[in-house]
Amino acid sequence: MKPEILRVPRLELCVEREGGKATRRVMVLDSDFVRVGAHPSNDLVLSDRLVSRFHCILERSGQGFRVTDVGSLNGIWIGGARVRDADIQPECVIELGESTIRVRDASAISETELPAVLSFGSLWGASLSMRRMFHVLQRVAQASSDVLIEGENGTGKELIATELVQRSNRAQKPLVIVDCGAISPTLIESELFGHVRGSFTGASRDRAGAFEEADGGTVFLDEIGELPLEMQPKLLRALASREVRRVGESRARKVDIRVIAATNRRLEREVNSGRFREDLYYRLSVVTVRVPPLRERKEDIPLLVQHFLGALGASDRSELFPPDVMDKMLRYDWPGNVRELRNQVERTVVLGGEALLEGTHSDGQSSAPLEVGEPGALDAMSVDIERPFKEAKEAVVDRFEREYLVALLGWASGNVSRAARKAGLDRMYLHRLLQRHGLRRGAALD
Ligand SMILES: Nc1ncnc2c1ncn2[C@@H]1O[C@H](COP(=O)(O)OP(=O)(O)OP(=O)(O)O)[C@@H](O)[C@H]1O
Repeated sequence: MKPEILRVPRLELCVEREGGKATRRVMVLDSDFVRVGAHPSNDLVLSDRLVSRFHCILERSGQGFRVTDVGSLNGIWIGGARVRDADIQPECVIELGESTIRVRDASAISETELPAVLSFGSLWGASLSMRRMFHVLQRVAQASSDVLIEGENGTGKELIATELVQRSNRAQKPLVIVDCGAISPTLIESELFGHVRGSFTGASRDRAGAFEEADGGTVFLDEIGELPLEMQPKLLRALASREVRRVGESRARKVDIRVIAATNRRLEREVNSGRFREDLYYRLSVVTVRVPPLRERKEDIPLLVQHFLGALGASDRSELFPPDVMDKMLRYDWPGNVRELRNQVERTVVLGGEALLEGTHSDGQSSAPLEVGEPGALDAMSVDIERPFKEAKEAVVDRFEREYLVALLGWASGNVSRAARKAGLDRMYLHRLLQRHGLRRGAALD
């Protein structure tokens, strides 16, 4: 297919003062993303004792640009006010530590050649940011390097990992998924590296971990930002040496694996706050793919709706999304991202027009999607005294749990972390409950 020439706005970053001294260094913001800080691994390195290792990020956002503080000690300042994140315009002056960056229009526009495609396997997107990402993914897929995927929940990180694997020379080999956020800290080492019999209570037999099971293939470490701090050096060692040691065993075993990690956190922020090791972050972030949230690429919504209708065998039902409904959807912020949109399309196909964004206000600004589950179903609870008290109580609790979980998951658009926060439950416990009720498959729990 013939590539298409796209016009992309560019910014020029001019460092006018660095560590208190006047200077003039110019950098053009041509990529989607520039990391600024004192550490040499940043794209723009500032030699300033008041600038944090990872201080802020400048990124393309929609048609403009945004600056975001990633937990720096001394903050970023624009026009005398401290800002956490701000949309920026040419001639804006950003102060950090004893340094000043002036943002200029780099004769505005550059031309970029992008393949004229709206998908990468089962990932769809028409926005400039997604098409640029597809372009990056093409190249990443061919490489054998480890990859870090960053993006909010529901933006498609797992889908990206799967697509990368399918295009790699490891496609026919195992893909083992580990959800680092769903495994208790005491079990994570054994989950990743395996254990030998008797190495801890409950270890009744030798067991290979994810790295050994994936030998020759790929390990997908989901929610890597949740990995306990004490486990991080062990993972770093395994990544560097491509060797693992089962818990309770001193022998090292060679493994041939590619690691794809994903996180919904800004890992720079986690490093600044001491929750994530700097050395592991460098090791993982050599190749980083960032997936923008849906609210920053709303032009993808009509295409995604069409795609999900097609996937549901309802391509001819686009009348369910007339212009006024689509307009509402374009104004809504989609906190659950593409997953929430897919669920919304599914509900609409099943329930018809009345399912549409009932949770949104007329201005479309809401994060409360449609309630799921029949309200009041438990109100009509009948007491069966023919059954022993214990058994009858268990039956009621069981029914209550199931209805609660279905409604909760619906509210959170299937996002377990969000659901756990809402319900005030431990995420691991929620995973177990969901498994018990058959509401979630395959969580990596021991
Ligand atoms: N660009 C896209 N095109 C088509 N479907 C998508 C896209 N992005 C996400 N989806 C769909 O949205 C759902 C959520 O995607 P996925 O599980 O990959 O997200 P995630 O970022 O890994 O979420 P989490 O962080 O909560 O695990 C999936 O059903 C996936 O198919």
